[in-house]
Amino acid sequence: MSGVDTLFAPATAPGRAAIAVLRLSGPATAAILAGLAGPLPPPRRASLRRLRHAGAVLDEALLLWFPGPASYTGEDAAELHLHGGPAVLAGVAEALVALGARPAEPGEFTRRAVLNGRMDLTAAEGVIDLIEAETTAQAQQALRLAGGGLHALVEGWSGRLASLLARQEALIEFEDEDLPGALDDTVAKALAALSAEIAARLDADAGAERVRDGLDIAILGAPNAGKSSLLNALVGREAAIVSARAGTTRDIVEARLILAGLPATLADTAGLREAGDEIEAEGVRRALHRGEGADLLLAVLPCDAPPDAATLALIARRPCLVVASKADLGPPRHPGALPVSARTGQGLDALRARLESEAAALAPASGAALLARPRHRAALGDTLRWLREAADAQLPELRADALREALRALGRLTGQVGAESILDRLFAEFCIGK
Ligand SMILES: Nc1nc2c(c(=O)[nH]1)N(C=O)[C@@H](CNc1ccc(C(=O)N[C@@H](CCC(=O)O)C(=O)O)cc1)CN2
Ligand SMILES: Nc1nc2c(ncn2[C@@H]2O[C@H](COP(=O)(O)OP(=O)(O)OP(=O)(O)O)[C@@H](O)[C@H]2O)c(=O)[nH]1
Ligand SMILES: [Mg+2]
Repeated sequence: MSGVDTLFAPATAPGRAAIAVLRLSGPATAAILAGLAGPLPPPRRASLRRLRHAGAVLDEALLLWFPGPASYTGEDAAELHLHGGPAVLAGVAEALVALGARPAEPGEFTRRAVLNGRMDLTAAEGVIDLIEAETTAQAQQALRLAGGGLHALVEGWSGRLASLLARQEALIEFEDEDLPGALDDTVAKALAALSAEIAARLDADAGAERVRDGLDIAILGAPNAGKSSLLNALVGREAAIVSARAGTTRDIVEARLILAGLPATLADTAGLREAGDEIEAEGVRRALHRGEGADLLLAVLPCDAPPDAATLALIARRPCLVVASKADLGPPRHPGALPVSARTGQGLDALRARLESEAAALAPASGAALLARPRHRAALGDTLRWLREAADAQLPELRADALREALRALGRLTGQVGAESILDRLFAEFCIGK
């Protein structure tokens, strides 16, 4: 026995479906397949087999056999393409347990792929992002990660850093007696070039986290300004309650929409004013807090009333897209405000177009962005700090130490350093069967 379990899990979503795919991976895969379906089919070819266990026929299914290491996990693996009924799946699962396999934990197939060197940590992150992707822009970015784009980039930097370190170590051996500790010219130039490249990448990929997480847009303004009506008009359904009474909305009401290929959450909030009661005061507090964290603010000033102090203060404090609501009742009362009427639909298309262009500006579709997670940016930030430390170091030994730390920071990014704890956190996000 190798001590490694053989795992199985459905790879398709539960429920009624034409087929259900069940995946198996681990050292006992071949023996289990033989027990269930007879002699192994040729590798990576779909073969129709009758699956039997304990004298019963479980299903007539397509079988795929992926001998390791040329499989997704790097281990012997297989897929059973079953008829998609829960009873069929349950029967086969029971047989697999009897034959020595166990159900997989969420993400466990991909974890094995990482541990077997089939993909690095950033590619595994790409796989989960791909499963979660709701828009094309998200899927494209995830696919770049899953395909090893970030891994390749970081490997390139690590290679250059490793040869710099080797040179620095050689310099320590053959130190110039007259210039002890002086920064070697070649090392200095290479350090500067590497730092500049990493910094430029951080800059270029500034929108990548927004692509992954989506945009947060908050609608703020006085009570009765028409905020909830605006939300409903933008998403095309009655997501929030609208009434002529000021102070209708208290809790935050969220609705989703897609802007320039990015998923966005639009948050309708309580009207800003000196609240009449405790509940409304909490609503106003939540509104302001949501506004603080938002990527984009829609400040609503109605055309049938003078601009209120709270909304004007907000506009003065940070950039807002100012909407002149209820434009059917008169001209805008604030310079530059976009006239919109939720009642007649006037200005809605213009507002949507503005939202699209703001979204595109917040998360530029570079077509090459890779730094999709805070973890990625943090590791590169650490790398840059150690590179600066290396450039500033007065002693050659300290310079070599700083270069080693920079290498470790890059290693953390791809999972070569400290992968286990990051894997635990990452795979907690996975669904079963991935
Ligand atoms: N049916 C099915 N569809 C699927 C997957 C799967 O596991 N099963 N995938 C799972 O995520 C994705 C495809 N990813 C995969 C990546 C590598 C290998 C694999 O077996 N690679 C071997 C052999 C390649 C070959 O056939 O030439 C290798 O790279 O050595 C399979 C799927 C999406 N579609
Ligand atoms: N004429 C006109 N009335 C509007 C328009 N939009 C909203 N209203 C009316 O204005 C009133 C307030 O609308 P809401 O959307 O509930 O306003 P709100 O800003 O969400 O108000 P609170 O939740 O109380 O902060 C309702 O009676 C709406 O019918 C508009 O474009 N034109
Ligand atoms: Mg409201």
